Amino acid sequence: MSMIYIRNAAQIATLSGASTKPKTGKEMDELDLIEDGGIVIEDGMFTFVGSNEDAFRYVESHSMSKQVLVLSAEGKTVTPGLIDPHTHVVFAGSREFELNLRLQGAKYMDILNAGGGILYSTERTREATEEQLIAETTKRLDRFLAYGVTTIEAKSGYGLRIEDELKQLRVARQLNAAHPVDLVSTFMGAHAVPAEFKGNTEGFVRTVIEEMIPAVAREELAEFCDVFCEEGAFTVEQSREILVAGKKWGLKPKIHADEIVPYGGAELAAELGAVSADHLLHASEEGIKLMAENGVIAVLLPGTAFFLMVQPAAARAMINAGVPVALSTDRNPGSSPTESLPFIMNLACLTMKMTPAEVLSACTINAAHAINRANVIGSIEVGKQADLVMFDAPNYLYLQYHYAVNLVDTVLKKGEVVIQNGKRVYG
Ligand SMILES: N=CN[C@@H](CCC(=O)O)C(=O)O
Ligand SMILES: [Zn+2]
Repeated sequence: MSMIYIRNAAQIATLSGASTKPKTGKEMDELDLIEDGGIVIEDGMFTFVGSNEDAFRYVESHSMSKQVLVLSAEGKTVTPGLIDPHTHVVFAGSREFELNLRLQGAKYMDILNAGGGILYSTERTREATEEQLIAETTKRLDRFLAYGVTTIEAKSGYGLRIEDELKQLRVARQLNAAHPVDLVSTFMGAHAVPAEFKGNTEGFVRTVIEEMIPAVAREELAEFCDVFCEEGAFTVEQSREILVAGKKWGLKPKIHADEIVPYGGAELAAELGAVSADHLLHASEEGIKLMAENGVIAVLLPGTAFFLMVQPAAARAMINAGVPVALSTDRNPGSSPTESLPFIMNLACLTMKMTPAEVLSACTINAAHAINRANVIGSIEVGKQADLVMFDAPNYLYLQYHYAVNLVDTVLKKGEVVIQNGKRVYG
């Protein structure tokens, strides 16, 4: 039985008090800060969080015969482990050549409709073995962890036929067991219409509903079901049918909504009581209002807008309307090839005018809600799993000020030190 005592943190952003409901409106600006703080961890859980003085006393009276590992957080800011609630991290290959096409004016959907984009990544992923996918994805998870990200959601959607969708999800499950980063899986068979169903989207929708969803659910390979509800991908009606079928099999709905054109995705998310609607660059005012009324979390992806060179989502309007906002990298091979959630946080602040406090709420407790894990992670509170990041920063504001550099000093996952002095110390 060991104990970890984190002493003299310049600032701890605990994000406490929002484990039952995501933060909305002004709550997103409140971090529950502790100056000169101390944290105690026992058996992988937080057992004391407060002033350093009180933490020291707790250690003195509770350590008994336990070994105590003391970590100095002097001059550092401590936050919950960062959470990324929207990734397509399991895939093979890369698409750097698309950048030149896009710089010459090609649009994201034109590349897809010409058989590239998601369909190019599908070919590479179908060709790859589970071992190859594990090797490629492990590198991405290592980078996530180096940036302070301790939990991610991971979607399928580059298989687009049953055996390869299952392959992607099995890889995510294996990595969840093997890597310090936790993965929460989402089935996204309706990511694009594969070449063999070209001109027969309806036929593909039937395959997703009648074959893929039951197979995924029977093997308990996913918790969520997602659909690319977009002009040129799946209509609102098709998306509804798929998500309702997913619900029947116990998969909670998520939606890629209103990314390229206004399409009614936000409204559909509200109608179905989706856990989240993601992207939302072109969400209607009515859609935003309905999301707020139905408690649908907006997962915003400013890195995708940045990389596709378009205007980001209206985060301020959503927060003002009472929609809980979370942020994500959208890690994928085409529209957002980055694992740097801290840089996405910088973009959220600088391009969507979210405050540094709102940004931190969006990448911790609200992100935890977006993957149904807020009872376990997302804040530094007694009884929660000890996932945390120590940043080389005197306060949380500094994270959005010293931008585009990696300020991560130390990362703890389930009470284990996995990054120390910015270097990996696991496996
Ligand atoms: N928009 C749809 N899906 C992904 C991109 C996937 C890809 O381009 O490979 C997204 O969320 O941005
Ligand atoms: Zn996505």
